[in-house]
This record gives sequence, structure tokens and C-alpha cells, in this order.
Amino acid sequence: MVCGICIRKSPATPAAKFGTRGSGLCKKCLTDVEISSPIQKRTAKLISKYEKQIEELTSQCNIKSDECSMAWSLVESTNQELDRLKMELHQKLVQTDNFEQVLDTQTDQLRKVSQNYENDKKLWAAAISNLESKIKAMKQEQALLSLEAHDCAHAIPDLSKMIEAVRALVAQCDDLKMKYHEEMAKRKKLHNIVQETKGNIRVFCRCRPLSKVETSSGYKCVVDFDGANDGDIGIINGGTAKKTFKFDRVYTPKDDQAEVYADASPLVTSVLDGYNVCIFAYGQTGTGKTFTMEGTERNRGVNYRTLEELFKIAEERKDTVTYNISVSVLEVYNEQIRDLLATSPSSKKLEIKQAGEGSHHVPGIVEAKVEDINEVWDVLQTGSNSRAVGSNNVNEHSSRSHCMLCIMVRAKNLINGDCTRSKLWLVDLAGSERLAKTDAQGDRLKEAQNINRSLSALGDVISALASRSSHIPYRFAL
Ligand SMILES: Nc1ncnc2c1ncn2[C@@H]1O[C@H](COP(=O)(O)OP(=O)(O)OP(=O)(O)O)[C@@H](O)[C@H]1O
Repeated sequence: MVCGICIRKSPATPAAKFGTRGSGLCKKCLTDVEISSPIQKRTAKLISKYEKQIEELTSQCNIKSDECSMAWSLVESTNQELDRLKMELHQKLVQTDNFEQVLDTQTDQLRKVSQNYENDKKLWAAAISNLESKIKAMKQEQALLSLEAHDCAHAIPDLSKMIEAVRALVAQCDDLKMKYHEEMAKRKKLHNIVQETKGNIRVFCRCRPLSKVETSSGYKCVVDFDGANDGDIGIINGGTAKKTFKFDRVYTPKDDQAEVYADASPLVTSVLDGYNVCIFAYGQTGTGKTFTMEGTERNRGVNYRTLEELFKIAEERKDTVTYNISVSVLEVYNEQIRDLLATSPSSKKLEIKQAGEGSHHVPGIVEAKVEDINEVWDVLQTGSNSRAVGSNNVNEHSSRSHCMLCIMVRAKNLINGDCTRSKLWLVDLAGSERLAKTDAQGDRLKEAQNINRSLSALGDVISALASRSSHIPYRFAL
């Protein structure tokens, strides 16, 4: 800070004025006192001296006053300059503050950037070290590969020999494959020729053992199995001569389900080869048709074993043939066909239509696609349940209805593209006993007549087929 100093001219004080006549004004009492002449002279001298001094002082004072004035204006201009500088300083301070803020922000940013940089640096350092170790490993691998390549280069002549050998093997394999397929085709043909030679129609006879009830009631077996191995059975009927019947094969009561199935088994191969096959059980009520075809859970019959074999062979052939298998189950009762797989009863009457020579189908019947034996068994259970629902007494009903299981096989040979369609019918016919013996009336009579008609028509068809007749009377059945 610069302070201002004000210097002014002092007002004229009443100084003692001395008269010319030797008197003067006393300063203390301001009275005019008489002054003697030497004093007067000395006083005048002093006065003159003082006056000179006063003049000098006054001029000095004026000079000082001018100097002061100049100094003052200097001070003022200095103050103004100072104010300006202050302002400037203030602005600079504000600017500095702003700069500081900007600096702080930039410092923060810089710190963050620097932190990120540090982090990135660490990451990159880790990545680089990782890459370095990978490069090292790769270099080692490359060195090993170089060695191997080096070895391989030596082995190239051997390799060429091996390639030649492999080519020869592949050619041999192709040749063997071709031969295999030729042999397979021959086998298929021969297999089916064998089946035909055995007879397109084969009749097997199975005699069940006497049941406990029959034994305890005193019944005795009247069948003579002496010629069973040659397909002969004799019926001993009281005193009359033994009647002998010839079959393709006879199963005695000792023969179990597996033995019975053994003869049906080759027919499964025929079905998968594209041939139609029908296996049916015919006989009086209670003779064991259902036991032979269906069997029990512990003692499976022809149906289950056939299907099991069918899927087994299909699986074995899966590399060369794809099979598409579906199943239909129907019941024929009183000349009416009932679809046992239909979920809702249909008002439409199902009919058998001839699709080609010896080939028939039932339009509208459910064909359930099956992938394995378990699925087939589920389908069969559905059919069986449906049969039970259709009757109050399923056993009583079943012996008077024909139950037909149809397995449709569509095959595609993956090697030559050949496609075949074939059907396997497994039929449990109605009991034939009532044909001759029943004296039933009403509904039972109608049932008996229908069974009679259908079994007789079946007999006609079979004998026409057996005699290779030009006309097969399929249309009389149903
Ligand atoms: N080979 C056999 N060994 C043991 N038991 C058998 C044999 N065959 C049939 N049975 C038994 O005899 C009884 C009658 O058999 P099944 O019901 O199969 O006769 P069916 O001919 O089908 O009769 P239906 O014509 O009434 O349907 C059943 O209890 C069955 O278990």
C-alpha cells in the first residue's frame, strides 16, 4: 500500500511585529513593549535573518510542495497502476484457478490414463509372456515336427509302397464287397428257394399236454406220437383203428415254445428279404392257439419271438438296408373287421381290398410305426386291451373272433437302391370246435355260422394255393 501525505502552506500566524520606533508586540501578552535601540538593531537583524530564512524555507517549502504534488500525482498514477495491476492480478488469479481446475481434471484424466496404461501394460505383459511360452512350445513342436518330417522324408518310399498296398486292399475290399453282395443275393434267393421247397404252405401240428383238470377228471391222451419225428400222429379212438395224419412237423406236448418257434424263424428272414409270410394258428377251442401265438410273459409265443428276430436281423443289416416297420392289429368277429388300434370307434365299415395278386390291404386301418420290440409290445397291449373293451368276457369272445396282427416291412437296400414291401401276418383264428358240435341258437348260432363260413373259405383258399390253382377264392372270405 502507498499512503498519501498532504503538505499544505500554514496560515500566517500572528508573529511579533516590531515597530520601527523601538517598540514591539510581546508574544506572550501581546502588549506593545518598549525596546531599546541595540536590541532593536539586533532584533531587526535577526528578523531580517529570519525573514530570509523564512523566505528560503518558503521557497524550499514550495519546492517541497511541488515535489509533494508531483509525488502525489505519482502516487495516484502508481495507485491507478496498482489498481490495474490488482485487476490484472485478479484476472490472472481467476485464470490461474481455472487453469488449476483444468489442470486437476487433466491430472485426473492423466492418472486414469496412466492407471489404464499400467493395467494394460500388465495385461499385455501377461499376454506377451503367454505368447512367448506358446511360441516356445510351438518352436519345440516345430523342432519335433521337423525331426518327424525328416524321418517321414526318409519313410516316403515306404509310404508310397504302403499307399499302393492300401489301394490294392481297397480294391480287394471293393471286390469282396461286390462278391459279398452277389453272395447275399444268392443266399437270399437260395434261402427263399429252400423255404419254397419246404412248401409254400406248411402245416405243423402241436399237441398240448393235458391240463391238471383234464388229468384229474380222468382224461387220457389219445394221440400216438411214435411217428412224430416223421410228421405223423396217430389218433387212437376207442376200439377203432388208429387214424394217422401227416404234417410237415409234429410238436409233442414236451416241445416248448422255442422249439415251435425254430421252424417259424427262417420265415422272418424271408419277410425282411421282401416276401409275404402268414403264420396262423387253427384248432378247436382250448387246444393252445393263443398259447402258441401269444404265449405268456415268461413263455413268449410265436408273435413276440418273430418280432424280436425281425428287429434283431434288421439291426444286423442296418449298414446295408434300412427298414421301416409298422404294425396293424385287427379283429374279425361276425364277418366284421374291427381296428384294435383305432383310438375312437369309426362308423365306417372296414373292408379288405385286393391290391394285387395275393396282396391285400384294409384301407383306413391304423398303421403304427414301430422302432423296436418294446414299442411293438406296447402296440400289441393296446390291441389286446381294445379287444377286452369290446367284450364283457374277453376269453369267451376271443375264441369266437379271429385276431390278426400285420407287420408291414418297407426295406431300402443302401447299396443298390432296391426297395421292397412285404407283410407278415400273425393270426390267432377263432376256435373251430363249434363248427360241428354246437347246437347253439340266436347270437351263438350266428357266430358259429360266421366262424364256419370264414374257416371254410380259408380252407378253400389254402387248398387252391396248395394245388397252385389259377383261381384263388379270396373273395369268399369276408
Ligand atoms: N403247449 C402248452 N403247454 C402248456 N399249456 C398249454 C399249452 N397249450 C395250451 N396250454 C394251456 O391250455 C389252455 C388253453 O390254451 P389257449 O387259450 O391257448 O387255447 P385256444 O386254442 O387259444 O383257445 P380259444 O380258441 O378259446 O382261444 C391255456 O390255459 C394254456 O395255458
